[in-house]
Amino acid sequence: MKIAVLSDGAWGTALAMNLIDNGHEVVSWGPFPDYLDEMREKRENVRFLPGVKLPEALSFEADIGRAADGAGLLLLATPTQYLRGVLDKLKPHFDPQRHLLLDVAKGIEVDSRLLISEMVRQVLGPNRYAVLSGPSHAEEVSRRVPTAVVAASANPADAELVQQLFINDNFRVYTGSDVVGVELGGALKNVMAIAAGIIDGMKLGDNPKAALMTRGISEMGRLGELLGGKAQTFSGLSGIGDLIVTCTSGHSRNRHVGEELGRGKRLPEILSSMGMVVAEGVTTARGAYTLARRTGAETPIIDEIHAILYEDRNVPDAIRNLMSRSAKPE
Ligand SMILES: NC(=O)c1ccc[n+]([C@@H]2O[C@H](COP(=O)([O-])OP(=O)(O)OC[C@H]3O[C@@H](n4cnc5c(N)ncnc54)[C@H](O)[C@@H]3O)[C@@H](O)[C@H]2O)c1
Ligand SMILES: O=P(O)(O)OC[C@H](O)CO
Repeated sequence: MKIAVLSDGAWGTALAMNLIDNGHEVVSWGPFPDYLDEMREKRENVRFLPGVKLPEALSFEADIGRAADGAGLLLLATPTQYLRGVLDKLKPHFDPQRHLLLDVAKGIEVDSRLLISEMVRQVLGPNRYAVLSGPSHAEEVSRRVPTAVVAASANPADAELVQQLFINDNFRVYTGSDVVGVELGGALKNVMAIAAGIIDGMKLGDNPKAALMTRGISEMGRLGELLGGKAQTFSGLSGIGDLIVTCTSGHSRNRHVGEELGRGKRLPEILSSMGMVVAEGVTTARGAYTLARRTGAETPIIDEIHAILYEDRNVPDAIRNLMSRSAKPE
């Protein structure tokens, strides 16, 4: 099958490599034509996935219409806050019968507070849609490290199609139907990873990290259920699985942001040192905070991370707030 990867970031590139391993024809589109030329010449994604040799079979296309033409699958791998702009460009070329959309980004759109499936429906209208998510750092997938993820779609045949396109001995794909639960697991764990990074940056120890992850998944499930996800999904790869990897991995950009905050750096300084590399949890914290208020969900960790990022709350005060909440049953 021809597959168009709509992003030139780390994750789109790693998934493109996996699809090429499986014998598919893959074209990579990105928003900066000069950077596509650089990748074509160097056979390396120097800015987002350095040190990984790109397969000769991976082609690059600066025109989104030509990239989508003849493709059966459109991989949405653009960071959430830029995705609407990419969907607007795609719209004139989008064929709802022919194109299956596969979201692999993890976030909540800040301005609209929409999940990615909701944003896609708003821009492109009725469509075939699936989401692929789980504990999967691009640095490891591109090096063919054994990885397991879930592909969820409201249409079981589309979830199975995604499974068949991606699955191989290094990349195990389960199917599911809870699109909202899978999307929320991937988005909310990034906020928890910022909290985990803060604990690491402050060298607080192992107890608080375990407590954070355990109470974090409980909070994610509580909010997720109120937003229409299934509780069980949060015990799976896209929930607890992704929470574990993002809260513990040296590759995580979200955990890195937290670590720098825990060391006392300011958010603008941290983000500018990351260049164009995206930590979705920073913006998702805003979306999640509003959605929690709308649903009435109790989300103490999200609230404190939101306050640290956007209300100038200092970190020791945030920890004190969490530890001095009223006593309650687990
Ligand atoms: N990196 C991973 O290991 C990984 C794994 C799973 C999911 N994800 C998710 O995939 C999504 C993409 O992350 P990534 O790691 O590939 O990104 P990245 O940080 O590697 O790259 C940033 C991307 O943003 C794009 N960009 C910058 N400005 C833009 C603009 N104005 N318009 C459109 N695009 C613009 C860049 O071209 C680049 O593709 C995120 O939602 C992330 O959470 C990442
Ligand atoms: O590097 P992060 O923090 O964006 O996390 C990447 C993936 O979502 C891990 O599954």
